[in-house]
Amino acid sequence: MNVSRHSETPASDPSAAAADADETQRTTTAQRDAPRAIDVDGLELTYGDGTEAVSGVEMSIPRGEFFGFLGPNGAGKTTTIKVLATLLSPTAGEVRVNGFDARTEGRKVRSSIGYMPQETSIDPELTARENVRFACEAYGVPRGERADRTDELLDLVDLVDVADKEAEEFSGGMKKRLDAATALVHEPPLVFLDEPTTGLDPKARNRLWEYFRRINDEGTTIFLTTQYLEEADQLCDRLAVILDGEIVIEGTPAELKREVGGEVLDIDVAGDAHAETAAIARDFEPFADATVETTDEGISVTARSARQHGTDLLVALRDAGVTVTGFNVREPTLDDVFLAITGEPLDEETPDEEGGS
Ligand SMILES: Nc1ncnc2c1ncn2[C@@H]1O[C@H](COP(=O)(O)OP(=O)(O)OP(=O)(O)O)[C@@H](O)[C@H]1O
Repeated sequence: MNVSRHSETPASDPSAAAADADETQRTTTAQRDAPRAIDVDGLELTYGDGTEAVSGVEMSIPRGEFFGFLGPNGAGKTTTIKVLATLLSPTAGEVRVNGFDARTEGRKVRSSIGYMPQETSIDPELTARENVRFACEAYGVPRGERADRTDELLDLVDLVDVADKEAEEFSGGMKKRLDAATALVHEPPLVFLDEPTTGLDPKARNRLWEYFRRINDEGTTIFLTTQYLEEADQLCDRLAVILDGEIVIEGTPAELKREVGGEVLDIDVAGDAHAETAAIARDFEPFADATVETTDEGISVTARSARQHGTDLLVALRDAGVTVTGFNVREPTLDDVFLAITGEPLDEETPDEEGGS
């Protein structure tokens, strides 16, 4: 999230305008001189067994941004996060986090970040309150501030009512919220969230979204990995997609969708005519530049002229004896972007937990 100042100075007041220009100049200089939240140059990480998990990642993330890091399983997301959080040492490359060198200033990096790992790090035998208190101690929150900070965080993640229950009784959603609270006890300016909502039901996911949005609005930089493209679309200012250890595309969600080129025509067909329908669409002259995929319901055609020639294709399908049960022309989603880049949809796990408290 980049905050820009908007002047309301009337154009007829030259001294105020000059002062404002000065102010703008100062802001720009300050922004330029302030270290970025994350600066990565040529990052490589090869594991001991020879697996090249990350090979040549470049990244520059300004303070206050809500950044999404996407990619299929095994692409290198967690490895990259672990390097940024100084849990792994890079094989090659420069990594600066909040202005500190991840190789030589690991302690400073760690005290300036929060890290919510994929697997829960809470102690199930402790209560929610004890878990947060323990995190306060671990992160060096001054003793006199711990009680207030714990109450504030439990309130923020909506666990006040169960604060004195042992965490092992919690649902998946409650555990994730407790994890989020423990990662934030020291009010870090930068937070890494590694698939924070995987397996949660939509209600629990929404609660965490609200929370992440709130801390981002208050200035916290967020580095998020997620399997849920809708989540990335809803929350992130900018996204990067990593594939086989390399970033293949980055931009705002809108920029990535524009990269797909055109609109998407979804056609639902009766019976098992999916492959036949796809073949007809591929041979359909106006869609010579189109991408045609089969879907659970029928086919999906991405083309610049999807809207203009969609009905002509429906006529051609009817003439070929295909029964069309539904159709829709829409803007591309991030799922379409993913499909276009990787050739396959991003696997999403089905939510399997009741997450509410
Ligand atoms: N400790 C390890 N030793 C050897 N190889 C590893 C290790 N951890 C991960 N890898 C491998 O490194 C590659 C990148 O893994 P990583 O966990 O970073 O991917 P990811 O994008 O986070 O995937 P996921 O979404 O499944 O967590 C994969 O091929 C993985 O099998």
